[in-house]
Amino acid sequence: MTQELTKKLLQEKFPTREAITTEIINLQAILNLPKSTEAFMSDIHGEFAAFDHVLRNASGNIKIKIEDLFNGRLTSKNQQELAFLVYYPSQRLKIIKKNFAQAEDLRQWYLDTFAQLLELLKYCSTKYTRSKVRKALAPEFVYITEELLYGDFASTDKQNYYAQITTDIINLKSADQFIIALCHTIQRLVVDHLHVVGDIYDRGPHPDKIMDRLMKHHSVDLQWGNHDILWLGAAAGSPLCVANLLRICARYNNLAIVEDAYGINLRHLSLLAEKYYQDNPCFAPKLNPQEPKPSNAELSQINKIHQAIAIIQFKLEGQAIDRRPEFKMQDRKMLEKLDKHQQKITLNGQSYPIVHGCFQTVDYQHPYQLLPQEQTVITQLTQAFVHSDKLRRHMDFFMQKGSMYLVYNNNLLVHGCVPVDEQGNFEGLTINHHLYCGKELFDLLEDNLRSSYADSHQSTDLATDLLWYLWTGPVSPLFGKRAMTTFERYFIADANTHFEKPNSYYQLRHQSQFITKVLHEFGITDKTGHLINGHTPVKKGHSPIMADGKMLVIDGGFAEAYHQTTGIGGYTLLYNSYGLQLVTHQPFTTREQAIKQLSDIVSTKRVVEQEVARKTVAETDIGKQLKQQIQQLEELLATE
Ligand SMILES: O=P(O)(O)OC[C@H]1O[C@](O)(COP(=O)(O)O)[C@@H](O)[C@@H]1O
Ligand SMILES: [Mn+2]
Repeated sequence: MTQELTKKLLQEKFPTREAITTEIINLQAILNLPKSTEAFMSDIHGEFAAFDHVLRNASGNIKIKIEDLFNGRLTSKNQQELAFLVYYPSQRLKIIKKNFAQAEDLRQWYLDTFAQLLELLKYCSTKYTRSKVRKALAPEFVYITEELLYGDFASTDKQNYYAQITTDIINLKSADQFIIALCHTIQRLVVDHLHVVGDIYDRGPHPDKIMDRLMKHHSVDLQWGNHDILWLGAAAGSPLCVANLLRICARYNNLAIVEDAYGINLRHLSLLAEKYYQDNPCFAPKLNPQEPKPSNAELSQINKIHQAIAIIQFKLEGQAIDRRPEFKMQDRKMLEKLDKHQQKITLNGQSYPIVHGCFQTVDYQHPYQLLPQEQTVITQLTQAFVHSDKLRRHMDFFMQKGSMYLVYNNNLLVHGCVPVDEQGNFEGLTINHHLYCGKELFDLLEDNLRSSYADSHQSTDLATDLLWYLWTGPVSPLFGKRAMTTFERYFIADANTHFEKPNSYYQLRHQSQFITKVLHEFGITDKTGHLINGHTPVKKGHSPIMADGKMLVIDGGFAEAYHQTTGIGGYTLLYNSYGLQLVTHQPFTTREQAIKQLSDIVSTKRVVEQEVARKTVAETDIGKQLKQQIQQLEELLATE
């Protein structure tokens, strides 16, 4: 916007000296408020209930606020009761109300609870302007809540007035509604902004519900994870992404997401699978012990679909690698390494027996050629993904709020890694004779992703192929490993062939000098900067804090299948005016159990960094914008 235009708009908005001065005073006041709380999560992997729980308990922050406020006044059991009322107000109200035989006792409980919730709300809103708090209140209770929140209870007249308001709320049968509204406001104010550092999709059953919930969130940004790319790629018309995501859905017994949530018909794939495949133990789906077990017929159908789509994937991969020599993935053309009888495979000069092969549609002479039926099925499926309205809505949101990386309040957020060689030099991808590495690599990949998404008719152009590269390419910042050994994991028993060599980044990220270099590359020169990654579950006995606290790994550990490796649920991060805090979560069981037994999954909280002085809004990115606005207003005042 030109300076002239900005000035004109400001003049229209603030037509008098008084209006300008008032606005300057307002903005200055905001700059001095404490920095609001950011929360970071990652690797949610379709686990809606656990994710929803962490949102409701604000990464454990609500419990801490209750402790701060009520220690010495409420027992820890009563604090826990109050916390769960705030997390799950409607459900907890149903349970609590059953405890009261006498109407009078329930009335007393309402009065006590109003007082506790209002006190808590007041405590949680001290960081915000009144106008911001107002926006977070339920419209039907704004007036009443403000009266009760900012009222002066000292004088008797006033006390009577407030008593009348609370009595009316109960008598008019609005008490439950009022409590629910207060609880939602508290949930909302405790975390001001949420970052999701990738991998919302795959493995767990309800990524669509997570997206719906995020779309209603008051303030969120997303960094794309490698699994999310498969779904973005599917909506962008990439058959390779479609094949990969369907394979993973079959592997985790999650095809319902595709059929029921996104309305994509799998009948033709199923017919193809029935025609060519038999049950194969290598393709039995991983079952979630908490979900009902599918029937044998269903298991057999999923098993065959799993094989059919895996073979389509391996064929399409061979074609893409031939089409894109610049991806340098020739060694991942697997089907041509099979012997004539498809019983053995030669990798790096060594021969391995094939176990449970299912290559009946693979022609030894032309291994990457799809059968006409396979071609029809994958083309139709890709069209179905492109045309799914619900998927488009979710992916539009992903495009709007998402990015390959984000620089926010001096922190760099990236799902996987910044690819480097062993010496720590940025590694890259050469496209049209230009080597893209470091930040330039991220920008190249994001530009291509956006153009591919905007044109879903193309299925084999460079931009669409780069989407698949992001999933599995040797220098993909979202994947971070040399190769994805999916083929070996299905068909070769020798576990040595399953190893996926991580990028040197994962060694080097323990060194603070290296992290400083990476942060510089992305324009963060302030010493207080951090790099925040998701993607790699933190194994038992390993620390998520590296490089003198500059590097933090916050794999949320939501994925059920990974609990064995981590021993805990995972980590989330909070960044408030006092500094950064890492929150450890225990594995979540079920929503019902949490609500009934008041079982919270937050266990400990480790202070990563403590600010010497409390951080104010002035020191944040928003603060920078506000200072700019103040300067413009001051200039306007000078010309008045
Ligand atoms: O646990 P699964 O389903 O076998 O998946 C293993 C595959 O997932 C990956 O780890 C990628 O997924 P993540 O982003 O969750 O790590 C691949 O590197 C690996 O081949
Ligand atoms: Mn990942």
